[in-house]
Amino acid sequence: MEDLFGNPIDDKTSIPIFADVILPVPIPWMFTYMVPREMEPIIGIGFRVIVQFGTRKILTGIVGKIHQKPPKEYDAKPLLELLDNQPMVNPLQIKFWHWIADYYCCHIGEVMNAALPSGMKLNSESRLQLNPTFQDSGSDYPIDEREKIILDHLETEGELTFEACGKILELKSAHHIIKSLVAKEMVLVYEQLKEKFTPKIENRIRLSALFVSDKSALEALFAKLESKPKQEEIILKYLQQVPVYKDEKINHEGLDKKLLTESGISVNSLRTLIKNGIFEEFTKIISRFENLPTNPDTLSLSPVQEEALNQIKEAYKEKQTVLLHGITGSGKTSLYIKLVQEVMDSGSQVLLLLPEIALTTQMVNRLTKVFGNKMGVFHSKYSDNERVEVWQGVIQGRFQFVVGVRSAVFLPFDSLGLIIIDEEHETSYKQHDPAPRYHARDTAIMLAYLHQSKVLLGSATPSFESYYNARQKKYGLVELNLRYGEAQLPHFHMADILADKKKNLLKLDTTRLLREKIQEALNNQEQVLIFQNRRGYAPYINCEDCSWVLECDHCDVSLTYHQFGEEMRCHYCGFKQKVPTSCPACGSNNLVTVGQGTEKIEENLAMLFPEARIARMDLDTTRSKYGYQNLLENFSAGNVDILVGTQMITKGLDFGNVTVVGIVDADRLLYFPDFRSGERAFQQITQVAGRAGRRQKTGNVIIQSRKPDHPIYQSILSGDYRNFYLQEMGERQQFFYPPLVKNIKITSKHKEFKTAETAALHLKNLLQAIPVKKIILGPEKGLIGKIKNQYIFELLIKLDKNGQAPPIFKEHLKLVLEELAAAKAFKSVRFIIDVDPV
Ligand SMILES: Nc1ncnc2c1ncn2[C@@H]1O[C@H](COP(=O)(O)OP(=O)(O)OP(=O)(O)O)[C@@H](O)[C@H]1O
Ligand SMILES: [Zn+2]
Repeated sequence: MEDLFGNPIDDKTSIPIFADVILPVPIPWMFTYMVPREMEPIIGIGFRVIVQFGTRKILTGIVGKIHQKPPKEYDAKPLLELLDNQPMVNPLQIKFWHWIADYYCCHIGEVMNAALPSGMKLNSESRLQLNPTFQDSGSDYPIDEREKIILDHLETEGELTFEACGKILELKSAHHIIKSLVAKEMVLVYEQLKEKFTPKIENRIRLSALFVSDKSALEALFAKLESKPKQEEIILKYLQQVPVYKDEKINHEGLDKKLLTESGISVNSLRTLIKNGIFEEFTKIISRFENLPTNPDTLSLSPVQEEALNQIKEAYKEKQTVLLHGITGSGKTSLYIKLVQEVMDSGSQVLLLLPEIALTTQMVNRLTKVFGNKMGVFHSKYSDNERVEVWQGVIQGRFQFVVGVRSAVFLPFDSLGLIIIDEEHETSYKQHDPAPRYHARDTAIMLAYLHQSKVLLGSATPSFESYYNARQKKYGLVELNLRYGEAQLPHFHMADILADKKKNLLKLDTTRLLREKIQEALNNQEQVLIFQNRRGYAPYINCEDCSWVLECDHCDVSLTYHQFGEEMRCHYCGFKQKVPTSCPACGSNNLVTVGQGTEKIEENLAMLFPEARIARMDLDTTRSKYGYQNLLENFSAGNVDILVGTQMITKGLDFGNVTVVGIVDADRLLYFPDFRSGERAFQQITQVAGRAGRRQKTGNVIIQSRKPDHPIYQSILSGDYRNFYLQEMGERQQFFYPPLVKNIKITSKHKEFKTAETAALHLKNLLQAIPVKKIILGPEKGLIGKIKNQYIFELLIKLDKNGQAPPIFKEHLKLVLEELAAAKAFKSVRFIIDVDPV
């Protein structure tokens, strides 16, 4: 080891360096390791390292801090290996992780787990395989002794775990050898549980070098092939696509073999050409993301949109965050596009968050047309490989703009200029399980603060949290109250279910008004959306004689009847069983289905409108990777007249031909026992209604209800969000609900009813002693008292959101939980902390 001037350093006198490493273990702190001398010049925050944890475990972690303080309680072990030549995570991200762990009361290792795509969290269970291209065509790189041993083993065994590699070579960790093999493109690494890495491979062909460098050779070839017109044709086709006589270099890339075989040439002749060495075949790994040309946008804003855009920019002079409250169909996306373009032109990065389901098709297509391959897409239905590719694309600067779901907040941005959160009211932005139980909107605002960047929240029905902040002048507020172009907001109609029933006008649970409007649309070749927030056929089956209801064996809920597959299913734990033919309680055969899910509605509509083409969109019909996309494309192409669906059909869809929206059972949305049920009902009904009449023709929305006079319907019909907000806030003020207070929910779970309850009670007592002003409600049995055989009790803590109460409370909460974890009686109880539950 030498110093800057080439003088030898005396190892004994120089000060050792330590690294605090974030590890994927449920322990709330980082672990200190000694940095070996040879790593000192390279290592820094955000590097991935391999360490020994305990006596046997080898883990991958991320360096969170570098310092010179040796740990007091233990001797620091040395880091085993450094995995990368550059940091995978930047210091801002580490800060961000710490903030999330503190705010949401979880461990930093849990945040890391959520943040990193699993392909980056190598562990001793990670595996490697031979790279197919290496297997085919070898490599020019030299191979050393130990690498050869691993390659030989892979040849015979197909795959090896990292641990096995270490054993074969008699090393504690073989990561550096694996790393070298990966760099030489000889092996591929993947996670055991995930799919094997299957690079997208294209078979290509090119002319043998001889015919490219020597024109006379090509001429001679044509002469020779005169009697073989099919082979001649293939060469001509090739030259048409790859004119090598103009530029020799292009031959190297060759041509996708598929393009030739699909153009009707003789496959046999091609095979002969390859066999005779005239063409050569080779493979190429191609990116999973298509290379789309950037189409410089010609989008021009309407005068009102232009005005709103200016107001947003004006507000940014003072505020970090602006709420764009723009009605459905007002063209919020157009504003986003303009802003994204401006920020990208200034050289900064942009993140656009979308709720899970809205991401797949329409929005991405629209944005792709504008931003082409500068835009990365980060989706949870993507494979891990694709996610790693986006991660690296952000580090390398390939993606300056990313559109993604919740977890995209964890991407390695280093200079964000703007974060847009579309449909910011969506509850799917909140992660429920596992920890960190974070809200993507709120964490994104923190992330923006760390980058000193701007935030735009967009919604037609803002969350009360955001609207409150806007009214408090914490955020800027910009309104867009006109639909784009000639489009008008739809007409609303209440359809009284009970009145129709009395007059015998109700057919298959469908009111006369809804039937008439659907028929009208069908006659005009227009499309219809029917909304019911319940999948399956019927929520439960019931014995008419003794009123027995079939419940889940493991949860406190009734089993839903699914006609498809003829089974009863639990929507909480996935439990399934056959449909009983008689009542197990009284033996009667009078079993009936009660209520209606999307399956049944689809069936009813098929009977009412036999000529219509009907499709259904819910969790059951969209499980595959492209299920949702395919359904929407079908609908968009006009192959479906009526689309029945759950809240999936409400999110941001923009179909010009939809003129009728029906809400089958609106009351269901109102009577959910939660203080937010009013807010949610307003949001859901307004959103789904907003899918109607988005072009020239004005749409109709039919709301079926047993209580059409309920005041909330009046608010929705009038479209007066502000007035509705003020009314509801009156109640929230009176009963101390968010956004006026901060909520923390703590759940205790245990397989014994009594233990779960006692643990919650005990916890409550300990929490009462925390010296901040608070209200603690409960313990109360969960809304569903048992899930997956675990009994559930809940405590709700309300804190003054201003001032120091929340951080002090959380600080004490940590200690209290540590104390409880040590108590024998509650050892096996799980406590789940949910900050800002939604
Ligand atoms: N400036 C514009 N030029 C051309 N078309 C526009 C423009 N603004 C909006 N549109 C069109 O108007 C329709 C509605 O716009 P958009 O989908 O962005 O509305 P939105 O505000 O996101 O509505 P929602 O909240 O219902 O999702 C789209 O078809 C869009 O292409
Ligand atoms: Zn269950």
